[in-house]
Amino acid sequence: MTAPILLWFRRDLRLADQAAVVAAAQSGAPVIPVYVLDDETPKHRKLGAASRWWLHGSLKSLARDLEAKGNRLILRRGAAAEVLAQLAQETGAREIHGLHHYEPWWRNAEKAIRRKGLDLHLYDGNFLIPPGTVTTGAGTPYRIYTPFWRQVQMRMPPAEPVAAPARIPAPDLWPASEMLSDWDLLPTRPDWAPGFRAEWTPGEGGAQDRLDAFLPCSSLYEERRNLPSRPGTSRLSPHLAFGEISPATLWHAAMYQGGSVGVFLSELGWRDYAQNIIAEFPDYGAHSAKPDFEAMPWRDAPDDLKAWQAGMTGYPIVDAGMRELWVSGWMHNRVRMIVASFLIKHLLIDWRHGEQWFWDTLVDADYGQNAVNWQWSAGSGVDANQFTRIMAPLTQSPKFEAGDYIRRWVPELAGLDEGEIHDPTPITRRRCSYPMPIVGHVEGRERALAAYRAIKG
Ligand SMILES: Cc1cc2nc3c(=O)[nH]c(=O)nc-3n(C[C@H](O)[C@H](O)[C@H](O)COP(=O)(O)OP(=O)(O)OC[C@H]3O[C@@H](n4cnc5c(N)ncnc54)[C@H](O)[C@@H]3O)c2cc1C
Repeated sequence: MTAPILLWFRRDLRLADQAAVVAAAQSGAPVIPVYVLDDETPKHRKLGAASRWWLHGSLKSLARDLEAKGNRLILRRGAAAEVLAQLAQETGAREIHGLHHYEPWWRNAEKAIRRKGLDLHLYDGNFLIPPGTVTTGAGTPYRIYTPFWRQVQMRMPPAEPVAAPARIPAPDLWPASEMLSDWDLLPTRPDWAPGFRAEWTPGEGGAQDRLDAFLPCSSLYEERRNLPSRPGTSRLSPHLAFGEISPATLWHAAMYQGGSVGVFLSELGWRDYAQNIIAEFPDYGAHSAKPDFEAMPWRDAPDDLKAWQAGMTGYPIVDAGMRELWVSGWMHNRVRMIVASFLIKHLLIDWRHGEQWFWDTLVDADYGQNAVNWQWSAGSGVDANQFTRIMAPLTQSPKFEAGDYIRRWVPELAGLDEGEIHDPTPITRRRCSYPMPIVGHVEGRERALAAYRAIKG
């Protein structure tokens, strides 16, 4: 009897253009697909609450799709290396197939699996190009996005996406599986997810629908992507974060659609860039890359942090973004940049507090993208961005036509006209029960610049 193969799913929850699925299906051996809910190996980086909500839907969808291929999904909990070794022993499997992932805890898990004598086969496909492939003339990884992207483009297009196999051979005997409903991934008391359900359909089918809806408008992307009041971006980020669609699929679909899709593709490039950074600096989510920043006199200001988290800072654009995040698990990119700058600079609160809040509340929370963008916002990263670049929320808000966005997410201000919506008068604030700014723009800016001067000596 041929020994079965374990097909290990992580954040690559799809059957199409998934090289490990293809390799396992073509091997001629029976395939046992498995997802391990591993809250041990990542330590304090276990999935946040919003990601857990997403994972539930994504696993349900994957299990359905596998059944349609004559197979099923086995669910287990525990440290991935232990669980997979145990499963291999139960089933007689010696090989494990999966996709490459670059978060430091997954690399540790992979080492531990190999140490147990299991034959782990890893394939590319969750990124346009495997991290570490393009390097500077000196052979070191790129730290600046623009030259990185120039080099990546020279190696594009990625290979054509491969369709899901028609059938995935199943074993005669199945190992036991846990029940998804026993994992308590969905919130119950209270159920804070109605806004999530209204906005998202996790799973490979949901990803394809989202792509189909975006493609006809993709040529407007460049013009609209910075306007939070307009539907201008793809909203594919959680699907990409959970690997429900491959970046190569997006690349080819956008190119086939035609029009000016270059800026959209370059945003996908930022995703690859972030993976390159965490592959080189595994601690990027925990430590500022510029060592000076470890001496930054961050404020310990729990009330200000709470006001920021709750969308009660008195800056309508900041509050709209933070409430959009809380209700829907997502926030527009331009607004992410504004709220991050506000936390770090106007409130002088350590960027790691913001990074952790996003980790818990974003449905697209991704270690690399989150850490790289927070360090970019702080000016503490390996890239060229500077701390002294301080975004003025009251200027950004009208500049990017955020009026309707604020009306939607800060309903107490919904009746205000363009003249007031971005910065209501004290009388209007009182009338609308909307708070006064927790810090003045000039005061916050000056305090931030003084702190920066202090670490620069
Ligand atoms: C402080 C901060 C934290 C962030 N944290 C995350 C995170 O945890 N997970 C995450 O997926 N994105 C993160 N981003 C990047 C970006 O905001 C989101 O990827 C984007 O808003 C997703 O919306 P979209 O799918 O409509 O993007 P589109 O504009 O349609 O772009 C297509 C895809 O490109 C990628 N992309 C776009 N912008 C960026 C970027 N700046 N950096 C890296 N990849 C990008 C995403 O995968 C996105 O889905 C963060 C940005 C900031 C400023």
